[in-house]
Amino acid sequence: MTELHTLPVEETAAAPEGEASWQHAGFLALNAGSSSLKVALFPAEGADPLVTGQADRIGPEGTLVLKDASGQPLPLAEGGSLGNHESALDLVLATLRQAFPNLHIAAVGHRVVHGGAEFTAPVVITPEVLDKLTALSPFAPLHQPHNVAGIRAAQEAFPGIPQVACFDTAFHRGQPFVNDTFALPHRYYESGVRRYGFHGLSYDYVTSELARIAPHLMSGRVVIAHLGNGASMCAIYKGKSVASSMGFSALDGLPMGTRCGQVDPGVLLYMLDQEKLNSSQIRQILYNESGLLGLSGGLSNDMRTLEAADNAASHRAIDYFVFRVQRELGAMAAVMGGIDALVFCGGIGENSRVVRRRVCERLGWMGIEIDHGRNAESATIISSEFARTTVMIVRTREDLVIARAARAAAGVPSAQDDATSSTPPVLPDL
Ligand SMILES: Nc1ncnc2c1ncn2[C@@H]1O[C@H](COP(=O)(O)OP(=O)(O)O)[C@@H](O)[C@H]1O
Ligand SMILES: CC(=O)OP(=O)(O)O
Ligand SMILES: [Mg+2]
Repeated sequence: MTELHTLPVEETAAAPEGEASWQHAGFLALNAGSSSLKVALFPAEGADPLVTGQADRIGPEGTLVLKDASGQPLPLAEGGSLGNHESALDLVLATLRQAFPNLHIAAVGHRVVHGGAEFTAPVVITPEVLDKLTALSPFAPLHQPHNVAGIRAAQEAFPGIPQVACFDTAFHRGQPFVNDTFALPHRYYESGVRRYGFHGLSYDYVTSELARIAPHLMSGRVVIAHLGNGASMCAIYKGKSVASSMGFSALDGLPMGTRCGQVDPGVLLYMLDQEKLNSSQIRQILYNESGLLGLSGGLSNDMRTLEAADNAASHRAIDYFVFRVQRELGAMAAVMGGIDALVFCGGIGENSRVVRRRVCERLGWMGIEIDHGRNAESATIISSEFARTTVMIVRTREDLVIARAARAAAGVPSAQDDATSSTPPVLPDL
C-alpha cells in the first residue's frame, strides 16, 4: 500500500481532535465540471499526485476511474453511486480511504470557474464567500453550480479543515479596461457586466511553466491557446494577461464542444422575437447544442470523433474551429504589437496534430512555421528551427495550481511543487 508523507499535525492545519500527533497528510484538488469531477490527491510534499482520476458522465451512466502514481486503477469502494456530484465525491473519498486508511486531508482546493470582480486570488471559503460564489451561478451555469456543490460536499466530508477556492477568472483581473468592458451603457460595467475571461488556472500554470523553461518569453508576447472541450485563448504580455477570448460567461470567443463561442447578439434577439424561444431554450442551444456538436449536425462534440469521421459534417465543424483560432491569434498578435510564441494546451491543443497543423498553416507572415515531424510527435517545441515565432505544447496542470493554493492555506510551504524535474528544452533566441 502506498504511504503518504507524514507531517506533524501542527503543520497540517486542523487535524481531527483526539487523533495521534502524527498523521498521513494529503491535499485534495477538486475540479467539478458540468458532468465530471476531476480529482488529484497530493502528498504533503512534492509535485507528483498520489492519485489522479475523474468521475465522468455523472448521472445514471456515470463512471469513475482513480489511478495511483504508477497508473494502476484503485479498486473502487463498494456500494457508492455516481448519481450526482455529492454522491460522486462520497465514492471518491471512500475509495481514497480504502487505499489510504490513515488518510488525513489537510486542505481541499477547488477550481471555481467564476470569481466575479471581487476575487482576484485564491480565498479560504467562509459561509460569506460561499454565498457570493453561489450568487455567481447564473454567470456560469454549466460550471459554477457544480463547483459550489463540490465545496458543500467537501465541507461536509471534512468539517473544520481549510477549503480554498481557486478562480478561473482571477488571472485576467488585471486586464486593461478596453478588454474588460463591452460597449454597453457604462452602468453595466459598474454592476459587474465585464469580460472576465476564464481558464485562468490553466494560463497560470502554463505561464509559470514558460517562466521555468523559456524565461526570455516572460519579457515578450505570447499567445496561449487552451483548446479543450471548453476553449479560449489568452494574450500574455510580459507575463500578464492582457486579452482573452472568453468574456462575461464561458460562452464567448472560440467555438467549443457544445458552446457557440462568439455570436452576434442580434441572433439572440431573432431567437427571442421571431422564434419565440424563452431564455432556458436559448440557454440550452447556446451552451449544449452549438459548437462542434451543432456545426457537425449533431455528429459529435469530441474532436477525436470528428477527425476520424472525415466527412462533410465533420469538416464543417473543424474548419470553423480552426478559422476562429486563427482569427483570434491574429487579433491577439495585433494588440501586443507582434508575437514571440504560440503555446498550445488543453485536450485538443496537446493531442490534435491536425488542429495544430491547420492553425499554423499560412502564418509564415507571423513568423509561424511548424516542423511537421515535431508536431507529429507532440514535442515541446514544434516550430521549425529557423522560425521567428516559437510554437510550443505545454501540458496544462490546473490541479497543481489548486494544490499550491491548498498547501498555502494549510500553512505548508511548497517550494518544489511545480518545479518539475524534467530538463528544460533548448529554445531558439528571440
Ligand atoms: N488525441 C486527440 N486528438 C484530438 N482531440 C483530442 C485528443 N485527445 C483529446 N482530444 C480532445 O480534447 C477535448 C477535451 O479536452 P479537455 O481539455 O480534456 O476538456 P475539458 O477539461 O474542458 O473537459 C475533446 O474534444 C477531445 O476530443
Ligand atoms: C471555463 C471553461 O470553459 O471550463 P472547461 O474548459 O472546463 O469547460
Ligand atoms: Mg477544462
